[in-house]
Amino acid sequence: MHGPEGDIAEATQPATAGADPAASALHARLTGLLAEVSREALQGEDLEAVLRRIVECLVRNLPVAIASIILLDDDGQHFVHETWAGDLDLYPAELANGWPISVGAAGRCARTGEAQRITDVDTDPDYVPGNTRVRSEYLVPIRHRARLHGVLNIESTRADFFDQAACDVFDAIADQVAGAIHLARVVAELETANRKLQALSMIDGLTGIANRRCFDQRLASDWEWLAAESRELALVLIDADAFKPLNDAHGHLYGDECLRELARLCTRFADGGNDLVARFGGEELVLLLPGRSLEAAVALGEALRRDVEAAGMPHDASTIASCVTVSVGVSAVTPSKARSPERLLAAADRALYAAKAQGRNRVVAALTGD
Ligand SMILES: Nc1nc2c(ncn2[C@@H]2O[C@H](COP(=O)(O)OP(=O)(O)OP(=O)(O)O)[C@@H](O)[C@H]2O)c(=O)[nH]1
Repeated sequence: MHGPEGDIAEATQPATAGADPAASALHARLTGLLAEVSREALQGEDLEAVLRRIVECLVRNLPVAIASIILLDDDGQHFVHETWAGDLDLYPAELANGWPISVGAAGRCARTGEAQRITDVDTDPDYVPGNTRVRSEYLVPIRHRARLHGVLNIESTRADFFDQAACDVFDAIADQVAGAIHLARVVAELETANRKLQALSMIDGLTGIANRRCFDQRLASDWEWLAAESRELALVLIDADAFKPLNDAHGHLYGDECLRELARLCTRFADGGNDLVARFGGEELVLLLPGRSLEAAVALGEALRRDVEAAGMPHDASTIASCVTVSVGVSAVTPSKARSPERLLAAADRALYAAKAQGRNRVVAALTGD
């Protein structure tokens, strides 16, 4: 069944007079194995793949019928994951979905936090058979600092396999596995934190919509995408009217509240996964509308302008209306690699300037060819 059991004597040459050659060969093999496991543990790649290679390595190189690494949940009360190699011909069904540490010799190892050397599995009250030929078992806690990650389980067909030297090596292997698990968890936590930071770095703190950095990135990527497909990209620039007088008359906090409401109203016009609403800066918001024509974007801008007026946010200091209003500049272009997206922005900005100049609370489209 396990080649190495037969190989050991064969691979052995009497190294030193008086030494047991089989034992020397086995210990040399254990030392080599530890080096191999250490290398694996430092890979820092996919944890499951690393654990699998470690247990396979144990079964391949030693008189071991079953080797497994059993991981605990965060509370340390249930085994929730097992990576194993070898001949498991009596796989107990109830172990398939995890089991509590009150069960089995592995559970005893986790409960006590102590290594368990079982020299005769037939007499151990907690042993759960996985292979009828197994005679002895060694279980080691996998611990990194104070945290118990799980148990390293090794089952041998030889009753005398787990001598002190072998156990010392398995203890060291469990330490390596603990390091590998810790490394993988730190990497996973860092990746999650990075993803969160990345998402946060794209959001405007006041309004909760995308910020300017996010808008700039999307404008560049949408530009490339639509240039390749020869489709239009429209941009709607929205600027609150008389916002300085609003702040002066009602206070900055009220101004903030109005900006949040404006952002919420704009968000209702962003359709599907491709449109983007962003805070362009100060009291200016922007809608980026891939695939939309100038006419469609102007209609959207007009509907938005009306909605802002209908929201009736009081503005006592406005000369335009008794409520908050917006001026809107709209542009659209079919991107090309030869042109820069700045052109689209500049056109919308000029249109917005015209809307302000014409009396505010209105939508102006950029001139064709602008
Ligand atoms: N409350 C608040 N005000 C802001 C924020 N960002 C920019 N502002 C204010 O928005 C005002 C913009 O003023 P201006 O650029 O003079 O424009 P305006 O008064 O809106 O006049 P027009 O745009 O010409 O109609 C400034 O007073 C800024 O302080 C913000 O996050 N919160």
